[in-house]
Amino acid sequence: MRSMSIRVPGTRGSRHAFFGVAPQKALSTSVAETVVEGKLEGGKGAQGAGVSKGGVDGRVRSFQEIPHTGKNGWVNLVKFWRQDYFGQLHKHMERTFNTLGPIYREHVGTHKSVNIMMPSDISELFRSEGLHPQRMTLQPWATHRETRQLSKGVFLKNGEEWRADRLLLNKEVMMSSAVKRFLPLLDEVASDFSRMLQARVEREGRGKKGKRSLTIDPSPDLFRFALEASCHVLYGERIGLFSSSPSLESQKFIWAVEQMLATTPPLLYLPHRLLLRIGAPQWTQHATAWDHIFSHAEARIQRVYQRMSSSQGRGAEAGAAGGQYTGVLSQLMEKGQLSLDLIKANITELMAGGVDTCVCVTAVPLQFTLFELGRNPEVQESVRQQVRTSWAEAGGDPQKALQGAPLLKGTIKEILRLYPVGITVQRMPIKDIVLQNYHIPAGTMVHACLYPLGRSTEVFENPQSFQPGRWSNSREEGQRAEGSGFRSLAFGFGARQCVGRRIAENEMQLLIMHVSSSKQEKEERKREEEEEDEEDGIREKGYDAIRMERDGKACVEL
Ligand code: HEM
Repeated sequence: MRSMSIRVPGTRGSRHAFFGVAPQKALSTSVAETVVEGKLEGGKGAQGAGVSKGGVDGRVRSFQEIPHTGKNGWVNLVKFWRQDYFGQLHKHMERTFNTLGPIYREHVGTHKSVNIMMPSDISELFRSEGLHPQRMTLQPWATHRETRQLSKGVFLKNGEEWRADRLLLNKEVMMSSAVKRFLPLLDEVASDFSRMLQARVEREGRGKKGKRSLTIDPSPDLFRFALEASCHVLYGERIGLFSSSPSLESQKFIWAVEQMLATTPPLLYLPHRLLLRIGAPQWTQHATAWDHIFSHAEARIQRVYQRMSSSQGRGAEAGAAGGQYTGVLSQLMEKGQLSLDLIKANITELMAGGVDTCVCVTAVPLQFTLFELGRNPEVQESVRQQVRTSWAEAGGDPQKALQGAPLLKGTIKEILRLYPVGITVQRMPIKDIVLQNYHIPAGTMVHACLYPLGRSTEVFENPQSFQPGRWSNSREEGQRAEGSGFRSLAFGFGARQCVGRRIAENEMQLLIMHVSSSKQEKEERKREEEEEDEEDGIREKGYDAIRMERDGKACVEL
């Protein structure tokens, strides 16, 4: 039996800091100031789960009374850097909640927020988000668009402008009709990836044929998978990242995305407009990376435009040349409801600006999935059994196969509970609300902190354990009925939730499905080949199991 060992990193550096602000170490509790009496509009049910820290005899406490982590934002920022909290933001949030209770205020550099973690508070926050929900703006990105006079996409827009673009994008990437169209493209990439891994073990693995083993760090491969899959759906083109020598253009694009992501966190907390004015290297590197990402999108748009012109010349429909779906970009261009500038802005954001979302966020949860399946062989076996049965019954239809394997969906949900990629989901309520019996004025930036939520014993039974089945059992359903359903928020919520959610979920599920079912696929082939191979004693096998090795590596056996 061959095996491929996969080194899986710890949680450090595995999630991005863009959705959150940093708690800091020197904690202080606030001194009571004004107590706002009486009920506030929208405050119904705000006290929910968790212990109310303030409020006596139904009185609502003032905003100033919310426990906080230090009033001076610049002092906090320095402490933050000194203690290297940027890399462990989720842990610091968890510690701060443990110390200060289920709500606290934070001021770091130029950023102020209120942080919460209980589902009942989160539900109250989302009930007050209004028709045009507003998140924390990633100012360095917005400034890049403004200084280069480029249009913004949905990620950076707000208000009616955001809503108009978003409704059009939903039709192309969120609605089930759209999922049906792009699923075969994702399936093709996932299947190629699985084959590429098998070939690699064959080629580079150690040991006897039929028992090869290979140890690799899967992150670059998973990153390439995520990028290849997203490009295929968005541009309808394969960019060839699985080949042994990816094109220079693709390599430059990957470099630019990495550079843009790496230079974002420091600029978030610093006065980046000042850095821009003085031509500081942090700003120049950030803007240059974005310029490159935009020119990559421009080149793709030109190519799709040429392809469309030539296929229209031949009388074919652009978005579905010869009945075949050719990607989101073609669809948007063909429909012509968005200007070319807006298409470019939105496609660029979907591609790279879907934040460290789009391209690499699916790679990180996939890595953790391999890790958890590796150290939970029983769970792995249940997932595998379900996938195999479903795959066999689906007759090659990937959508049917996914629908028949709810444990696969539960696996991804469970991974994102334990290892959320975005640290927080933020909203600015459009009216005053009451959270944990504190008054929160309209327009306050409130962060729902996903890591402490996912690991809370008040919210999840045995939260440290990996149980994909918890999302389908009746007890969890019962909890939802009681109104505490705001527990799975990795993709955000409501009208402003992640627009790439369907792409990401299906991309991840298909990859795990192909890795798990390749044994079953190959078994069919094996049966045919066995007779021939018997003479040579060669026996082919697919992936057999993902297991943990003694040194903490996840290992895919073939
Ligand atoms: C595991 C994968 C992913 C996770 C966990 C994730 C998470 C998120 C979260 C938490 C938000 C904010 C939602 C809110 O405020 O309610 C978001 C927004 C967004 N994501 Fe994702 N994302 C993922 C994959 C993707 C992919 C693959 C794309 C692009 C194809 C993408 C594009 C975007 C865009 C454009 C927005 C802004 C939407 C808007 O403001 O209307 N994401 N994502």
